[in-house]
Amino acid sequence: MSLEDEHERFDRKIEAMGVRIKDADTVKVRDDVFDEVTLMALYKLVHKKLITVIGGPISTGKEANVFYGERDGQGIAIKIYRIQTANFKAMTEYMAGDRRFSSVRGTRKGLIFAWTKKEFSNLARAHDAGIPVPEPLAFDRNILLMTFLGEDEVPYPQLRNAEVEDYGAVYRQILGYVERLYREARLIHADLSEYNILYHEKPYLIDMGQAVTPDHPRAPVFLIRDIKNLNRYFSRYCDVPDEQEIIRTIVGTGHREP
Ligand SMILES: Nc1ncnc2c1ncn2[C@@H]1O[C@H](COP(=O)(O)OP(=O)(O)OP(=O)(O)O)[C@@H](O)[C@H]1O
Repeated sequence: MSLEDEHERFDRKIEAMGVRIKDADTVKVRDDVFDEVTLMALYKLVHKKLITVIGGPISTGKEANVFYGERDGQGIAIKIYRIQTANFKAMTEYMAGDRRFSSVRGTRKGLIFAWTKKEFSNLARAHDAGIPVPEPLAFDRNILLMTFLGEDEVPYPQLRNAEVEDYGAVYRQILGYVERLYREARLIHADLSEYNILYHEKPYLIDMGQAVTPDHPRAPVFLIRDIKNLNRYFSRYCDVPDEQEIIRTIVGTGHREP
């Protein structure tokens, strides 16, 4: 059976379960992402009624593709990690030092499934700590479902493209998130930048697969890199304190202003 027939068969199966395939133009992306494993995972999520609409692609990245979807009329983001092209080596390093996942070994597929679970767990910890992130809803194999941050199927803009009135206030808000992430969720984002922050009325942190616990051997390096990235971006728009001073405040060895 050709790939196209395979997809058609899959679409029919999915549609028979009551799921609308919204955007026929996604075939190219589908050829790329929807390998057998992904189709099975998607099928399972549809079967469990966790997905009721599969929409078009929002983002086609190196590590993952993100699709718009719906569950009972509510927007969801369907993030599908690529099994073939994901950066296996980098992922292994992030996993090895994180006690929660240090026992994960083996195949590329296994690692990517664990990575998907890791992003789910990181988002859950951040969400439980009250930090604005997408709420994780479910995961299966290499697919993560989370609430959609956007309106009318259009995601909120990344911070770098957003219209921001008061950069100083947004900067402080984000530093507040980083601190809460560290102190309450016990996580360091580890890839924070104007790309992984969406903005609509307030900032939202996204893309947390790589986030690690503070006991990771490289945690201090990741934390300072995150702060440097923020300072590099925001220093164009507002005053930013010295990185070390910020780190001291976050990890709790500094003095706070009253
Ligand atoms: N929950 C969400 N709601 C709305 N849009 C989202 C959501 N999650 C991701 N996106 C969109 O998809 C893009 C890519 O998401 P994310 O950064 O998580 O994936 P990624 O593959 O790691 O990206 P990249 O490889 O470009 O770093 C985001 O910039 C955003 O536009």
